[in-house]
Amino acid sequence: MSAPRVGVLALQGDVREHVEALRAVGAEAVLVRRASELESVSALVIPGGESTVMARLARVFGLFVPLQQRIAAGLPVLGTCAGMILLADSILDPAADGEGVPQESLGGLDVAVRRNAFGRQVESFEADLLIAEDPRPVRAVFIRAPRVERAGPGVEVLASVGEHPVAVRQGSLLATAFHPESAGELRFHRALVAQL
Ligand SMILES: NC(=O)CC[C@H](N)C(=O)O
Repeated sequence: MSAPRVGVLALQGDVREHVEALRAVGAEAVLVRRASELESVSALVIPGGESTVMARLARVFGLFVPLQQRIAAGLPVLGTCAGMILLADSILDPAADGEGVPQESLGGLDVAVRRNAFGRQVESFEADLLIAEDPRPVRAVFIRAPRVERAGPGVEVLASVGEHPVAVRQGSLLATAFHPESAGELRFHRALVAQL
């Protein structure tokens, strides 16, 4: 059997680390910058970076609507950090609260996430988290990370920091507020590819 083709949305962010993680779990990694590339993959990683920039570039590259359509049609997707924000149906942004236009997301995941949720003092930190049913903790690297503030009934919480979910799954969508790829953590990529 040939290796599954898994895309990495390559508009901005930590694309290379995800390409390496996908190769390490036996997938063929494909950079996705245009709709034809998106069509050629059977799963997708949306990396960490800056969600506002990624959303804007997705519009510029004609990818925004095709991404929404494939996600709605059941494409398996792993979103990390900014990728989690882009998958969320609703985005709460401390900078934009009470004013302005809400930030646009692709949606698909029935959660509300707050951007940059861990405050200024601890913009970046690492933590060992237990993931549902797995005795080995995950080394989680949080970089100006979001967290889930509301999760719908169909959302399975895989890990939390305090009361706040930071890794979730709903159907074919997996999302982490942290960066598994920068700690050499491969379980999420493996879980993505296992769906194929
Ligand atoms: N490491 C990250 O992906 C940070 C996410 C970023 N703070 C955003 O809002 O998009």
